[in-house]
Amino acid sequence: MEKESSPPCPNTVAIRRNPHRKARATPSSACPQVPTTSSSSAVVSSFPIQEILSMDVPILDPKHHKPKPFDCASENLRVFLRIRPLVPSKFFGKSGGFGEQIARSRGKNVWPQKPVKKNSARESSANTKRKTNEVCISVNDSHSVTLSPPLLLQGVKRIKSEVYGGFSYVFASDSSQEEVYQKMVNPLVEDFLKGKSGMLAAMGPSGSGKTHTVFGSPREPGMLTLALQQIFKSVERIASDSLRSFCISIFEIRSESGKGEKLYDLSPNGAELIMQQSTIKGLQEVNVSNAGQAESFLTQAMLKRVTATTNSNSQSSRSQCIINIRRVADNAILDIIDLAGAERERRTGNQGVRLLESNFINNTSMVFGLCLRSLLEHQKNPKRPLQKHFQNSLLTRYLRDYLEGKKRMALILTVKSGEEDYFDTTYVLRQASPFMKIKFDNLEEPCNKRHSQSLCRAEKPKKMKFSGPDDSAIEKGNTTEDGDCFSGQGCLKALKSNGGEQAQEERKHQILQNFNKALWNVLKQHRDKLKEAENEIQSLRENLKVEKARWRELEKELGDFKSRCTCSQESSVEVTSVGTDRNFDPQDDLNGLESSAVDTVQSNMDLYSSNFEASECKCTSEKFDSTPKQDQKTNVELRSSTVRASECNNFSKESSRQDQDVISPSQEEFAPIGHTAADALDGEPRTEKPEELKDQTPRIDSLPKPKEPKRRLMPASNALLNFAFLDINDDIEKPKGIRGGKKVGADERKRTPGTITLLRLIHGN
Ligand SMILES: Nc1ncnc2c1ncn2[C@@H]1O[C@H](COP(=O)(O)OP(=O)(O)OP(=O)(O)O)[C@@H](O)[C@H]1O
Repeated sequence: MEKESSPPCPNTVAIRRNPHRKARATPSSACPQVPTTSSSSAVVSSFPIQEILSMDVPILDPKHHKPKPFDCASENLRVFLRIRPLVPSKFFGKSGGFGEQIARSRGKNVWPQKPVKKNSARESSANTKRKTNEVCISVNDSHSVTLSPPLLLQGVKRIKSEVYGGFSYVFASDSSQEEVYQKMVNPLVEDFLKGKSGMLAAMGPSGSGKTHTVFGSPREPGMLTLALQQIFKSVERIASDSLRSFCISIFEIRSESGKGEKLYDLSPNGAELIMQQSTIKGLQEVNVSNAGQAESFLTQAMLKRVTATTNSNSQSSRSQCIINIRRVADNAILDIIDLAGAERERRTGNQGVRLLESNFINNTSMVFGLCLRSLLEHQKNPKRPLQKHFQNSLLTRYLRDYLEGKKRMALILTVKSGEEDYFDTTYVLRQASPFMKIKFDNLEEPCNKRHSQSLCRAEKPKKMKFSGPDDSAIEKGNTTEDGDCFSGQGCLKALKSNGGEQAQEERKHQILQNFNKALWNVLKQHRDKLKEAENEIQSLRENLKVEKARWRELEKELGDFKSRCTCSQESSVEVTSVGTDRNFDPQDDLNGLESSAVDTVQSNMDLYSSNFEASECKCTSEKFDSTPKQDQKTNVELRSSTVRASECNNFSKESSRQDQDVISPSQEEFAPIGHTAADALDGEPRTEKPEELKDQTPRIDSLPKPKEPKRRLMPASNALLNFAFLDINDDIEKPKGIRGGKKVGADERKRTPGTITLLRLIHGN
């Protein structure tokens, strides 16, 4: 039986003490999970505000709400890894050695057609510092590598080997440029020729082979050369001139002496550029119609690029270099970027200006990484806003569309394999390997020929980067060779209309998002108010309970009070409780305290007549031990206190005043009413008063004399609380206003001729 009832156990249980952030369940944006309560489903609970507020609001994405124009699947960011060959020191300095061949064949600042002399001495000395030929990275398969720390670190710091996988492809140190091109750049170029924009960025530590990969050498042409060759080869057979027409531009972002970033056009006549938002102003494009023209232009441009010698690289790039190839017909763009390599100060030994450059380079790399990380986190959890890190550097501002996942890009990580490069390599792999989970939605762009006429649409923002937000601002002078770049007037018109639609869509999307946010905030505010109100209700309920308990106590006390207070035949003292008469309910009091206060005052004041027959008035010896002060709600009505008039002759005005003070409801301490009244009549305390009462009863002569009795119209609440218990009526002296229209019975008038009222006592006249 037990086996049947127990839940099935999984074979293995993985327990993570500190679950990784990734381990958190991704909130479902489709349908929020409302906890099901099977047992309590019959009970109708209160409005489920908590559940509603804990729901995930799906962020409206216009892409998902408008009909998909193209049947495009989103693709992941492709991250490639290339390992630079470990050049043994013995080859350096030797004629014909491999390292020397590379050094001689490639000049950093020069397009491969014009190699420059290498500072082989420096390179040689730098590389001869290598003590071992051990490598820190080994290729497991075409998608993963193992990074092993140097033996020294393994022993001392107990650092273990790590496996990094998931790369689109891993290029081993012996891989050729052609191989890299075919696997990595060829798909991008093919897409570009179909009208899709794309970007390839090379990133990695200084000296790891980024520039070599992008620009290559005459013997080993890089990705850019190979791409241009493929592009022009593929359009050779196309008859249309516009389809064979491409524009190229090249610029760099650098920081001179660490004084902020600057943009420079590297084209022969280029100058400093300005960036407004994500748009570069004044960049010159060169219209090229064959690969030769393009290479010639780029060779000249590379001569202008800034390089310097560092410990890591004899010809280290000190700037971010961006090459932009644009197809005139459809405005598709292919960006190829050679980033400056991240540098560790200890490794490069940079000082002064070089160090400031290092800071700029590292900062740009960091911002670039932050943008991609933010994009990744945003894609994982759409509730997280996409941080605007791109604003922090010119490079990322320019690449905004890519870094926000709107256009596809590929990354090639270049690493060095020497054991002394372990930390640099680890840093790059740790930083960049998560980026391969980034997705790009290609919905902005056409995916097949059927929609090739709409190619311009996605390129509007990119085009603006060169020519400003307004198409009318396109300067023909920006095209150096001829005006063919912008000869497609129909294309421009299409751009305008399509761009307008896109802008409208984006605006709608923004409005909806803002509306969602506002609605959400309002709901939250309501929830808070609801909570406050609930708390208030709770406290009121508690108060009510307390009041009820108190009321019962007081009722009980009143009962005691009644039972102990008796009068002789002549003097009858009726003690009633107003609360008892009207069946006092604290709940009612809470509800209608104000209105009942007025009624009570009136009724009490109507009963405020007392007839004293002094001769026959005899108070019992029972003491009044109740403390009126304790009960502000107990209104004691002395309906008829008859005192014989003959025995009241000596009742002077003065004593009345004193008595008023004694029995005044405003007094803090109250003497027993009947007792005090009798004392007042006699002028001194009665002998039959019990002993214990003597101490408690305030003596008239000991009380402070009132300076001048004041007539005050007391607030209704005070009257309710304080006067009500003195319900001794006086037909003669009762003020009209206080009587409130309540008639005193004729028989009562008869029984109380010539009475002295307590009202007179109280008011002193
Ligand atoms: N795959 C490779 N095969 C042969 N030589 C290479 C390879 N990668 C790089 N090198 C050589 O290594 C040296 C440094 O390469 P490169 O200048 O491309 O590094 P980098 O990453 O651009 O450095 P920096 O960021 O400092 O500019 C160069 O002499 C280059 O020829």
